[in-house]
Formats: sequence, structure tokens, C-alpha cells
Amino acid sequence: MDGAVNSHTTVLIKIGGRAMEDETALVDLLRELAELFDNTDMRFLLVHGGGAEVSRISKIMGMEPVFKDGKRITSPEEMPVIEMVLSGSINKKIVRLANTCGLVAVGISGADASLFTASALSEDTRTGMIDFVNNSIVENLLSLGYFPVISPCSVDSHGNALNINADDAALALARSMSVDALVFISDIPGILKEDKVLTRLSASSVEKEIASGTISGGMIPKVRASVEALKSGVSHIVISNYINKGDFASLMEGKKGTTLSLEADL
Ligand SMILES: Nc1ncnc2c1ncn2[C@@H]1O[C@H](COP(=O)(O)OP(=O)(O)O)[C@@H](O)[C@H]1O
Ligand SMILES: CC(=O)N[C@@H](CCC(=O)OP(=O)(O)O)C(=O)O
Repeated sequence: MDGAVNSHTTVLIKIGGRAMEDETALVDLLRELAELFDNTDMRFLLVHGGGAEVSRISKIMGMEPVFKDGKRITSPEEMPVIEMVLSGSINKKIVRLANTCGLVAVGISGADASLFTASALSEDTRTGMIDFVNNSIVENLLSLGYFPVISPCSVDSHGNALNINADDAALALARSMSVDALVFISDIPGILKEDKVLTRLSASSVEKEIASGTISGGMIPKVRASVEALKSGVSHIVISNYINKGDFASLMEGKKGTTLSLEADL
């Protein structure tokens, strides 16, 4: 497949902060990835979030988190907390666990080897959008058999730290590498509508579901990133939780979660 690393099937996994709070499920996921890595042509890279843990620490430090359309409006005072939690404790926790599960994980952030160069949304915030991706560090790690574990914290062209939403970071990386599949692992079984999981959602319905309020909060950046990734040629995009070992295989087969599609809804 075009863009696949050494003709492997490349799967980018984005895991959200709340999904990682269940350590047993996280270990099961990492073990399943290790088994697939050993027995199939699949190669994995992971972008992680951790917004809930950032908010918990920010509050302890006396800062009140502010979100708009699912993204944090990051004050300059909050930025060191973001970097400490995302590129520090959360990134290293995943790396430690992955290495005990049979993967050979290397933890990096968007600042490492200039993976993501971003610019701030406005002068008074440290929330940024990615302008440029230099994925050579990730391509090199993958070709050597490593499992890249990526914190979305990034840098502007002057070397200042910027906070990037992890769904946006996953999208930017997926686009730059033409990955074969993009898997969002979150704390919900899929996109919910009237309390039911949608097995399929078309790109053309996404803005309508946001406008009606069916899709809100942290789900907004995820579905918007999914639409952009579909338009960039990522063929399989799924949003799901991970509860039991084997769930990853199910969601790769479209048997679990919500699969995003460019085709109109039936
Ligand atoms: N239609 C929807 N279906 C499922 N979740 C939704 C929907 N609309 C809003 N959400 C919210 O989005 C959350 C997932 O976004 P977020 O908390 O940012 O997850 P993550 O940390 O995985 O990025 C869900 O826990 C839920 O509260
Ligand atoms: C700008 C922005 O929204 N940054 C996010 C980065 C972490 C993240 O995206 O974490 P989840 O995937 O767990 O939501 C934040 O500060 O919460």
C-alpha cells in the first residue's frame, strides 16, 4: 500500500487520557499489539492524550481548565503542566508498560526531532495548530522495528512550547505518512446517537450531528480529524473503546465501534 513503511500495514492509534485510566485494559491492548506485531505485517505508532490528568493537576495547582469545542485554551502558566504531564508521566507510563508487553517502545514528543512545528492560535494562548510535520524520526523508528509513543506537545518556530490537541496531532501525522488505518481509542464504545452506538457515520453527516448537539465536547475534534483523514486517503478510521483483549482485532475488522466513511449514510 502507498506510503506504508517497508510495505507493512501501518496503523496509527490515538488513545485518549480517560481510556488509559484502566491500566488492565491498557496492558491488554499493548499485549494485543505486540502479538500482532510479531505475527502479522502490521506496524503500530501511537499518539496519546491525557487531558483529564492535565486538568486534575492544573486544578491542584490552582488553575481552572478552559475548553472550547473540545480543545483546551491553554494559558502560559498552564503550559509547563501540559508538558510535564503529557511528555512526562503519561508518555513514560505507556513506554514502561509497552516494553513489558513485548513491544520495543520509544517515547517522543512533537518537539523531538522537530516532529511537529506549530503556531499559537492567538497571542495570549499556548494552544497551537500544527503547520509542519517532519516525520523522519517516526519513519526511522518504525523501520527499525520500534513502537513510537508520541506526546502531542509541540514547539513553535522560536522554540516555545505549544499544546496541541492529541486528535489534531494524530491527524497531522496520519496525513504526512499515508497510514493505512487510524484508530481512536476513547472512553466510549463509539459515537452515540440516542443512546445507541452508530456502527457507521458518513463524513457528510458529521457537521450536521455537531450542529444538532448529538456530537459535542471532546468528540468534536475526533470526528473532524476523522473527516480530514478520510479525505487525505486513510482508508479505515474507527472510534471505539478498548475493554477486552481481542477488541483491537474487532475494531480493525469494523466489528466494533463507529467506522467513519466517505460514503453517504444509507
Ligand atoms: N455523540 C457522542 N458520542 C460519544 N461521545 C460523545 C458524543 N458527544 C460527546 N461525547 C463525549 O466525548 C467524549 C470523548 O472525548 P474526549 O473526552 O476528548 O476523549 P479522548 O480523551 O478519548 O480524546 C466522550 O466521553 C463523551 O463524553
Ligand atoms: C489543545 C488541547 O486540547 N490539548 C489537549 C492535549 C491532550 C489531549 O488531547 O488529551 P485527550 O486525548 O485525552 O483529550 C489538552 O490539553 O487536553
